[in-house]
Amino acid sequence: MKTNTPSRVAEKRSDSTASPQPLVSCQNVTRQYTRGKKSVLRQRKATQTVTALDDVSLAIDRGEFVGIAGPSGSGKSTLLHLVAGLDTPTRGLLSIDGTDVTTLSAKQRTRLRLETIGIIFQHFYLLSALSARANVAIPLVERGWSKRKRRERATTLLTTVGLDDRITHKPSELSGGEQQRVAIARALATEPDLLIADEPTGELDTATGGSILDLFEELSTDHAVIMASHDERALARTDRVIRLQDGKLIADA
Ligand SMILES: Nc1ncnc2c1ncn2[C@@H]1O[C@H](COP(=O)(O)OP(=O)(O)OP(=O)(O)O)[C@@H](O)[C@H]1O
Repeated sequence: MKTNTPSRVAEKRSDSTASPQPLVSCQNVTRQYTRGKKSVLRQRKATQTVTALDDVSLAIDRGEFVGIAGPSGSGKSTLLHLVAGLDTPTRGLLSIDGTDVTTLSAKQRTRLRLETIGIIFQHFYLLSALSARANVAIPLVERGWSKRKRRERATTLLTTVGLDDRITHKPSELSGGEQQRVAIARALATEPDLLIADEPTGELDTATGGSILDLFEELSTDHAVIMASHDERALARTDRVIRLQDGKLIADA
């Protein structure tokens, strides 16, 4: 288990680019979903409200590696979607990098994501027809980078994640751990401050998952890394674990 004394976290925080406000701030955030259900008896639509997140407050700084834990249905993915700017709260305040996300249009949130956030999904979502390098370069197309610059940056990132000898391989020619590394390199392409990972080691064997966690630990020196996981061994590698139950934050330590 990684021993993260408060001083280690403080040391990491002071190493990173100091910011007057936390990178992510949730204040009394609630997210409710409304499900429609046709009532046969009343011949009209009944609705059911699910409170997926209930009055959650937290702050995350650059230089932190934060775990999100909780049983299935406790609200982990809902929280990740909110801090990724993919969704907005029903109530409460949510700011990312000092920007109040609740006031942004969908287009403005997309821009914020492109500039600030890298997302790593459990199932990688790599394009099978493209090489590792071309997959990593995709976010840079949106940025309008030239092909030559995109290739250079993608090559550098693949080298950073230890895949310099797999640059022209297609996803089908890579192991699960290597594909996850390509997904991480792609998430880093736009130099985001915040990396968000949903069950990143769920499908990997212990050794490969461990090397992905090593990489996250290294990246958390100058990024904030938020990782949802069911795996207590993976959570033990983080600086702090936020635990959810029935949408409520029950521990943050
Ligand atoms: N789009 C949606 N519409 C309606 N209800 C939803 C929606 N998304 C999530 N929920 C509900 O909100 C609650 C929290 O779901 P969430 O996916 O955030 O949990 P989770 O902790 O990520 O679960 P898991 O570990 O199984 O992925 C659940 O009761 C779920 O059924």
